[in-house]
Amino acid sequence: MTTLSEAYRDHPIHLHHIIPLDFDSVQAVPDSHVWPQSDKYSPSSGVLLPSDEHFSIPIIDLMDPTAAARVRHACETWGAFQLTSHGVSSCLLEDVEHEARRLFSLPARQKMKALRLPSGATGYGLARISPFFNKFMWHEGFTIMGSSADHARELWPYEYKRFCDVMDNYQTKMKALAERLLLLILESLDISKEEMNYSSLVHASEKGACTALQLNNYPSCPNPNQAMGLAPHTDTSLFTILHQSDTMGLQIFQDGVGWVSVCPIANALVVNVGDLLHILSNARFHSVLHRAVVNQTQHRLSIAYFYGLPADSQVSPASKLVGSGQLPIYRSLMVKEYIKMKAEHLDKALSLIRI
Ligand SMILES: C=C1C[C@]23C[C@H]1CC[C@H]2[C@@]12CCC[C@@](C)(C(=O)O1)[C@H]2[C@@H]3C(=O)O
Ligand SMILES: O=C(O)CCC(=O)C(=O)O
Ligand SMILES: [Fe+2]
Repeated sequence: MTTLSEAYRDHPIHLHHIIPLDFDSVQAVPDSHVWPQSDKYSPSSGVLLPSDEHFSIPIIDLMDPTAAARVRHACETWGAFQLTSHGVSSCLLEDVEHEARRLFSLPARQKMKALRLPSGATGYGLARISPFFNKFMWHEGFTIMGSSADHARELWPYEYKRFCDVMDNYQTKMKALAERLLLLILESLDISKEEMNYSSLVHASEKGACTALQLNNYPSCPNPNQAMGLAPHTDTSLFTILHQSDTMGLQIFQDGVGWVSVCPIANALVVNVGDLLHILSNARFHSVLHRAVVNQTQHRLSIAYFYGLPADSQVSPASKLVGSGQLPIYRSLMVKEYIKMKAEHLDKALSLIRI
């Protein structure tokens, strides 16, 4: 069985695209980190603050009996929503944020001990998408797949346990929430459990869903208009569950509207549709283009849980959604094949598998 780290290991990236800047030591944004101001992707272009509910992603209460219909509407129109009453305790959210903060506040030379290897998938470093952009991001990350013990030991040889326990507990709770959400999402697509010809999907996801946890840190920046926290991208997951600290920064792109900020709501989790769900839903749900911008005074943290399918499983538009006049718009492929296409072509990957 191919693990997620193996699937990523097959696509090495250069070391200079992994090593983050020592953000503590800079007074101004170096040229290597200054993003063009002119194009639509510039950090300051056309951002809408969600002062009006038409310009903010829906808030969905997981206990609401009409949650499935709300999920469908949110995923069709926005590709994202904020989830409340999700049952993950605020203590755990605080703990995971605290541990992430503790990690990123280590001195740069200490963090370098857990640097991701060029052919690796886990550990400290820049975002995987870095090689696709000619400027660097104002960001450092730490990727966990399964146990974080090996890297945590590199960072804290004598007291790595607290970090590992919190990360393990968080991943366990996220997995349970993701499994609930998956059923809700399938229900929202009118697919009953029995009807799933790809019941292999639920089966596979129960046995060996491919998941990853990404801690993101965006240090405060001397000139936030010039810098980019995390460049525009879609996630490769089925969906991603994101906990953001209380600082603004996440923005999602809405056609015809522009970049819309996702305001932090205490204890709510942001759920966004990833590419695999986009394929599975035959593009009824949209994997949402999103990015993170930075802040002059506060540094910002986020913790993303990617919930995907096993690398060796097959993904295709659900048969319930195709037929009767609806043609599949994507071909069927192995998840690891899609990961490879994403690693090589980034945002072009989806169009490459269109029928
Ligand atoms: C399981 C995943 C999902 C990854 C790759 C791998 C581990 C790290 C994830 C991220 C986290 C930061 C944004 C992103 C775009 C990136 O550069 O690395 C994500 C990517 C994806 O969604 O493709
Ligand atoms: O920091 C954020 O709000 C976004 C993080 C993100 O998009 C990711 O980790 O994939
Ligand atoms: Fe993302």
